Amino acid sequence: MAGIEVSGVARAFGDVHAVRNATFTVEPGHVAGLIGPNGAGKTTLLLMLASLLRPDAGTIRVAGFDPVTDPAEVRARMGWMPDLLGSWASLTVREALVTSARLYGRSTDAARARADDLIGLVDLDELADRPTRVLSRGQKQRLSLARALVHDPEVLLLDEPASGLDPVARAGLRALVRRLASEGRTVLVSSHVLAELEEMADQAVYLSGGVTAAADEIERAARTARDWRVRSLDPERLRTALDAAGWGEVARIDNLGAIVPLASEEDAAQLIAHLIGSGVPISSFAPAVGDLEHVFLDLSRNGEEDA
Ligand SMILES: Nc1ncnc2c1ncn2[C@@H]1O[C@H](COP(=O)(O)OP(=O)(O)OP(=O)(O)O)[C@@H](O)[C@H]1O
Repeated sequence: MAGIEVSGVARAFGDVHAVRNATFTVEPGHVAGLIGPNGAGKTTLLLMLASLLRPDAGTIRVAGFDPVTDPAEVRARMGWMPDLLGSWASLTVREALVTSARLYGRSTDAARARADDLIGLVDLDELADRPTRVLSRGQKQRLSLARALVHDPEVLLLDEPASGLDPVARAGLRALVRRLASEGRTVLVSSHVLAELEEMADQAVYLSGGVTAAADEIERAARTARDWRVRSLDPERLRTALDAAGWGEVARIDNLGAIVPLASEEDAAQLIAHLIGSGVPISSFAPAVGDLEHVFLDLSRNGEEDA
């Protein structure tokens, strides 16, 4: 299998153990979200995958190659979008992309054609002939994504790609990432916006304190009680019905309605049936956080307790 394979990877900076034990795989055609609190080691891990930083221990394969012993093979097959674009400020958007394509060995004509395609793909047509220094943060992000795609890589590493993007550009990014995966590429994308990852990722890699969570930990976290938000046109009646059914003690009432921790979807189904049966006019009933956020919060809570 090509894709991404990481096993027992560690990297320290002096006495800071940024990544201590990372193990996961992402298969071709899949999008994996890389999730973790600030300082968890996400960027350090991505830099090692991108062959820009050497691991102290463990093994990495990107598109089947080892970034330590075969960095050129990895770079030929991997596109890297850093969290901040270091750009050639005086070049125009088009020149920056043509130069990148030339650096990957394309002829001048092929590089120009590729730059044109990418400018259209990331919607920078109107800015194509402006110097990159005038771009806004979100526009720079789009240029950075285009640059990561310049050599048509089979593995994409995206570090916070949505930061600075407006809602329309974010939707465009999600669609583009899904399309790239449907063409058989492997994508690893770090983000703090979990609702967004929810919509584009097939799997999640949780990193905390430099260690990836094991499958059984993730399963356990996914099964713990989660908060559901209940909204009603008649909050008073909602409160009375929750009390009557014995949920009053655990429910948290606020000005939007109530938040009730429920152990399973079955409990959720029972509660909504009860509320409607009691004549409460329910206007919305849904998990308060998405699946990824629920697991992330539970793992973080447990990590803190263990610490
Ligand atoms: N070059 C470096 N020298 C020393 N310490 C570093 C270096 N790079 C990262 N670190 C430390 O390693 C840890 C992990 O940093 P990293 O940037 O990988 O985290 P992150 O998960 O990407 O964080 P964030 O979500 O805030 O971007 C942090 O404690 C950071 O201070």
